[in-house]
Amino acid sequence: MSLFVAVEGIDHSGKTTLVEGLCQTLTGRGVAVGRHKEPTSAPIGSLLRSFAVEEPACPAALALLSAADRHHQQPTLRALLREAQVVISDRYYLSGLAYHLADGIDPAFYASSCAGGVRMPDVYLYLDVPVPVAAERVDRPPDSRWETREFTSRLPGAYHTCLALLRGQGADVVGLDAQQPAPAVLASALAAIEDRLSAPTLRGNAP
Ligand SMILES: Nc1ncnc2c1ncn2[C@@H]1O[C@H](COP(=O)(O)OP(=O)(O)O)[C@@H](O)[C@H]1O
Ligand SMILES: Cc1cn([C@H]2C[C@H](O)[C@@H](COP(=O)(O)OP(=O)(O)O)O2)c(=O)[nH]c1=O
Repeated sequence: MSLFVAVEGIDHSGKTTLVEGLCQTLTGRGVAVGRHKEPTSAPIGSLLRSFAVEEPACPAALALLSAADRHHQQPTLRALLREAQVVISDRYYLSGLAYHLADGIDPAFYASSCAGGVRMPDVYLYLDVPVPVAAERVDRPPDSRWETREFTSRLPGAYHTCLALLRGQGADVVGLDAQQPAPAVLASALAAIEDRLSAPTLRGNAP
């Protein structure tokens, strides 16, 4: 069975940089790696992105689009999981829970919209970085409702709540200090993955 890893965190926390580094390093070590990303570039993910730049937005519709994007991609994801030893997703269920909670959506509503067939990660790698530090990493104006100052100020609390929720449900969540230089973040993430790859069993579908 392959290991399904979700890389999660606020915008500009370093997810894409980490996923790239993990894919390159693991591939270089002879591990077959599959890569996934949410929101996807498929039609439902694209609709979600476009709705997020429209005003006024409808939070419930955005949450349901996010869940629908994930449901719709399950066959693709499962094929990746059959082919690869490690599948790494740039954002997944935790980002969905947290972003939509920050948008006023109850996590129980979001969780129920993802119930029934959504493959949950074996491990979440959460990139922990303060909003102002992440914001300083890019030099461009917000390009969606999710990047506005008002919205991002709600994200740390939302992630905190959702991390506690997932941990309470027995999910394997690793917090990484994403204020460290990128190579140090990569080394910590690799160590967490290597640990799980050498563990005797993978859990398959915990939250
Ligand atoms: N650990 C790090 N420390 C400082 N800058 C970083 C770090 N990781 C990534 N960056 C830089 O921050 C910016 C956002 O990184 P990115 O990986 O695109 O974040 P995300 O995918 O979470 O939005 C990029 O310019 C990237 O080079
Ligand atoms: C996974 C997920 C992401 N999002 C949001 C968070 C991000 O601000 C936004 C775009 O994701 P992002 O990872 O920033 O993609 P890109 O770098 O290609 O723009 O999608 C949701 O609203 N719901 C979800 O379920």
